[in-house]
Amino acid sequence: MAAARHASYRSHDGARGRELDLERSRRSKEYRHRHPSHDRDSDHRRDGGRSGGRDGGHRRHRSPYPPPRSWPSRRENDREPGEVSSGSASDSGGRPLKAGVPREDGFLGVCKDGSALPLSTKRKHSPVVLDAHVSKLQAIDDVRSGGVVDTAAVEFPLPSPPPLSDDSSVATFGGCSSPTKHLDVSMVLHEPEFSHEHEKNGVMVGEEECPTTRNIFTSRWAEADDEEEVIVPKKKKSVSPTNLYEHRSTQKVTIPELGEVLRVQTSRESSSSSSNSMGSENWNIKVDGGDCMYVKEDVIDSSVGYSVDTHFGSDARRSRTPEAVCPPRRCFNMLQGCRSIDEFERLNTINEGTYGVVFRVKDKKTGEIVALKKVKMDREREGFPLTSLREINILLSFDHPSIVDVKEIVVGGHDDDTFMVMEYMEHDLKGVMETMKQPYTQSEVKCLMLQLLEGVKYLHDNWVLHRDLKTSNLLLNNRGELKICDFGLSRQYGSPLKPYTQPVVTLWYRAPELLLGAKEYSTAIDMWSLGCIMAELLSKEPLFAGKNEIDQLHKIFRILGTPNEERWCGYSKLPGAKCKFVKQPYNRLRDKFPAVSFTGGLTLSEAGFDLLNRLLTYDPEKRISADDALNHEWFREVPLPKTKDFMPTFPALNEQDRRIKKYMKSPDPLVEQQMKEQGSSGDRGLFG
Ligand SMILES: Nc1ncnc2c1ncn2[C@@H]1O[C@H](COP(=O)(O)OP(=O)(O)OP(=O)(O)O)[C@@H](O)[C@H]1O
Repeated sequence: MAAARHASYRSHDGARGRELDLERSRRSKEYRHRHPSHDRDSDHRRDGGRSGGRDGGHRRHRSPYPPPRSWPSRRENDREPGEVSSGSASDSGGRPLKAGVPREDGFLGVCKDGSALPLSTKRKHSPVVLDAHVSKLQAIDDVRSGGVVDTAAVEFPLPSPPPLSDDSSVATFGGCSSPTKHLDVSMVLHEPEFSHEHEKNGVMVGEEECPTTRNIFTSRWAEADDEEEVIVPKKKKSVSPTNLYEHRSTQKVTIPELGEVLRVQTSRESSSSSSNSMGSENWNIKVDGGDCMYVKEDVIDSSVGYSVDTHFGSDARRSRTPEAVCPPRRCFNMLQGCRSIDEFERLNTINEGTYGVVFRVKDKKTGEIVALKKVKMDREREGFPLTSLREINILLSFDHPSIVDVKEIVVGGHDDDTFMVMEYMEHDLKGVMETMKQPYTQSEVKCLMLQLLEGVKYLHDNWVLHRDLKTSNLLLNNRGELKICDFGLSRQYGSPLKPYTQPVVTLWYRAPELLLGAKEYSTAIDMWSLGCIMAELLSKEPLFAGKNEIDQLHKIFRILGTPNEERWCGYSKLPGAKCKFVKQPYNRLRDKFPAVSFTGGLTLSEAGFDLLNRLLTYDPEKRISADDALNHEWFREVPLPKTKDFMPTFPALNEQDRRIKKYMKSPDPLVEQQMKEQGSSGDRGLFG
């Protein structure tokens, strides 16, 4: 029975897996054909480095297109009893190393306007919304100002190769007979220390002169100096074959950092600003906090058609770059699709997070129940919050069963707010675990972990770090499906990340390298969070529930032991390592998750414990990757992962106002009263 269920689980996911595998193998073949040397590298990785080579040890190389999932034999365990895993020598799908910028051009998979794109056009992450008349921001602006709504499609293109010549900016909008304008985006990035900014011609500039205006594809991250900041700098640069063309072109794309604000100067504004150095045809988007993006319009001929092959995918360009892989682009008919909030009926407030309130609503037209997340605007600052823009951008371009689907953006409400329309999920994992009497069984945990790992692998394969994985950001429905949400802190990581200045990742799920002040970090921070989540799923209790950063470290060290240079290469160089921590024995995780229990309590098999240990490995370089975790033996041993259909169901938590429920439980009657007021009469308007 269990085997049958497992088979069913596999087959349930099989179609999706086969689809991805097909796509990978197609790309891989294309790439191998062009890059036989890479092929040799891949072979080397596949054989676990047995054929020699200096990376046969613990360091991993990322294979941009990992081989289809197989169930490898268990790796050699050369650890002392209970010792944290050193990772795999044969990791074929290790994390990206010092990475080139992940970029592809072309469309992102699925057309939201309903038109299906070929399989091969499945998504990649797009950095910024670019087109002028087809801009989402313009769309929002148009709707707000009651302006005319065009029917042009808005696309969320992948970062793409630069124009080869001036005329290569000619794009094709199938079906559009009138010329349209195309935005070229330039980006000027200020260093964070330029704190005393002043506004000049609508653009924020630092005390020092603005660096040379660069095309967005040649941002400062393309500079050699900045390459030093690339995460995991010791490793060989790894470039996805689909990004190879862009990589060669050295043009890079970034999404501005957390907390930065985009200010969009519309063409209306800019035309009245004669002093604008870029002329009246330009928009500029100011990125507060140091970064400026200039969005420049170039007139393009769009006489060829509508929607599909716009922008970077012009025939002209492609004909001159035959070797470039034509990556997918997901397109949206945003201007047509940017509806008003009035088209939805509010059912209840689901929850309020740091960055926005989430409502359960009904689409009046279709009757569909969806979730609306209101984008929290910082009224103190001008412009559209970058965190929200990044979240919208990433979610709109992503298409994966383990990632919550954002259907469209709508506007309206009390303050002309912006909302993300998402598929509605009945619960989040945190809420579910609070109501459960018993923790999930091992087979249920496996089912959830597999889905979670698939989602995280998808993010990492597409060069995105989530940076805030926790149980409240994992949505569940009553079909046993798990989906990752809340991409407010996520960002691309192929480009070097700015040094870590502000806390990312909620404390309890934050990796030790972040707690100890590491300036460079990578996908491993998400994997640590996954370790904490796995432990929490098994025990129904957060593993490390620290009160502050120091307490968090103490709690980690108490269970995993105090790290040292031997276990964590580079530990002593971390700023936080200078603190004298009490020496704790190494490691007591097994006490929490014993192999046998005589009292009927929680148990975890050897393989399960091995995976947990590998996720909670101190050294980020040795921490297991999502790809390898998916192939871990634990998922193959009995009890096999439960099929989604057999997962337990719960009354829909999100049909209640979770805020009120939470506050009702508050031990402080004053807080309780305040919260109740906010929860009912405190709301301004229907979606206030
Ligand atoms: N699509 C959805 N369907 C149902 N509920 C959702 C959905 N998206 C979010 N929620 C609920 O709203 C809560 C807050 O959402 P989200 O995490 O996206 O907001 P946030 O403001 O970014 O929160 P945080 O404080 O965690 O940063 C989630 O924990 C979940 O309970």
